[in-house]
Amino acid sequence: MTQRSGSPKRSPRSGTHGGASGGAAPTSAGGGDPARRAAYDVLCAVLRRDAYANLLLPSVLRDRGVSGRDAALATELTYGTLRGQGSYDAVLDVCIDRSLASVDAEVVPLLRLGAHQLLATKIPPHAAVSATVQLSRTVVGRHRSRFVNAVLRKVAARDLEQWLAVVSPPRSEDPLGSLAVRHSHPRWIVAALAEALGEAPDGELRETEQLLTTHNERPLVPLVAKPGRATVEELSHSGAVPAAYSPYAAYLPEGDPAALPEVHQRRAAVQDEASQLAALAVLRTPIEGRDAHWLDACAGPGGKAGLLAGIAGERGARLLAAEMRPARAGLLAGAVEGSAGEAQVVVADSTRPAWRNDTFDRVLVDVPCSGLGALRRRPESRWRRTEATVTELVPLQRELLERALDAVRPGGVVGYATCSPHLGETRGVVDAVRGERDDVTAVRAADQLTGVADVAAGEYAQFWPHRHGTDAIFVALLRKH
Ligand SMILES: C[S@@+](CC[C@H](N)C(=O)[O-])C[C@H]1O[C@@H](n2cnc3c(N)ncnc32)[C@H](O)[C@@H]1O
Repeated sequence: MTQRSGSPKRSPRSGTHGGASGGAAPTSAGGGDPARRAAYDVLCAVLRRDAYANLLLPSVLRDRGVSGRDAALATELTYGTLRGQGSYDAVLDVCIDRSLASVDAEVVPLLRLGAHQLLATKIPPHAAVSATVQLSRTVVGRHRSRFVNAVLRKVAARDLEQWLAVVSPPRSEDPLGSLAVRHSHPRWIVAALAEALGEAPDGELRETEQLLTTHNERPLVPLVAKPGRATVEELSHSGAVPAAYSPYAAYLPEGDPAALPEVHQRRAAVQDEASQLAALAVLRTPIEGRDAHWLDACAGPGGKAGLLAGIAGERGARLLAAEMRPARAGLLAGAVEGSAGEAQVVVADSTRPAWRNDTFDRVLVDVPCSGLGALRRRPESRWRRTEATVTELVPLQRELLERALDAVRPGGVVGYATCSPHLGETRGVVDAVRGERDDVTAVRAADQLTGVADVAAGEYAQFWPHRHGTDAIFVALLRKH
């Protein structure tokens, strides 16, 4: 529903824009400014259709033939605006005479896009305002572009630090609230991350702040060289830098990973290094006796299954990769295709397994989770998740771990993994399941991750972006007896 845009508040005080110095000048109006137009269209789709920026933006750029500097600017504006949204919204709320929530859904992305350029880029303020207003004329009409102009002029009156001093609560009074506004995260996520890091919510929250800062930085692209099909050495000849922890990982400092021949030929893929290590930890855990039947119980879209299937070839094992959603099972089939080992893909519900109990020597159960561990790479996801996202998933996570423990043979190992550090879906799930069974002991996960500093979370392992440069992946290793 379209609503009136409202009018801007009077500027609290005028000042200079400290963040602006040089940088790209805009081209012309919306149609002649492909970078801002692409960013705007993607931001609208994220807001109104729950689109994923990292999937939509590349296709928008490709379809419109946007490349080079324009593509780089569109990417920076899209991701930067989504990452900074919490801080920008707090500023915009002060600059409008009513709440930002009541402003038209077509206009809000323009205000955020303008605020991002003004507060966090080197684009000169006059250029940021005029280019955004020109775009506004094209996409929402002259009348509403005047509103955008007036609000952005208010925003331009201060730089980001000055604004944050106005709109964030004092750190001494409300540490969580202050970090939430300053680092643009929902408060409940800041609280959950602090808890997982073991920091008191009313304390200094130094490490939590480091983590939040990392979430707002552009991550390097992590690659996996699929075992038996590509090597890290090959990837490094293509410009990637070998990773510190996973023998299969390398980081691409810049450029499009799809342009690498190894990725194009599907001998390598984009995969987080800690995701690789979660799968490797399951394979490194010593077991006695047979080591031939492996199960990946939640395998789609196949990142970890691709790695497991490759190593299965080297170790003479067979992988069964199960995924409930047919479309994701299709991606999974593509991920294991051509791997050195024998891998079978099944569309199956792993809470009602089609396999007998006590069957597998190793089981990985990489459960559906809130994804709070991948906030760097999915800039909009922090605004989509709620605390209910976490609590609603817990029964399924417990059920999947229970059935994985049933599926493994006595003496075998189960690896429980999440792409989330939230205690409710990590330690909470594993401890609860262990509390109900007398046939399980934990294997110290950090011992299977030698060389990775500060990864132990008691008997379990927790990777962190600010410590390891990876996603915040959690791993627990459980042996059945
Ligand atoms: C975190 S993702 C797994 C990611 C995957 N291991 C990888 O590395 O690419 C969880 C997957 O579990 C699937 N899933 C959810 N419930 C399931 C169930 N009951 N049985 C099997 N798969 C399920 C989801 O569709 C999703 O693809």
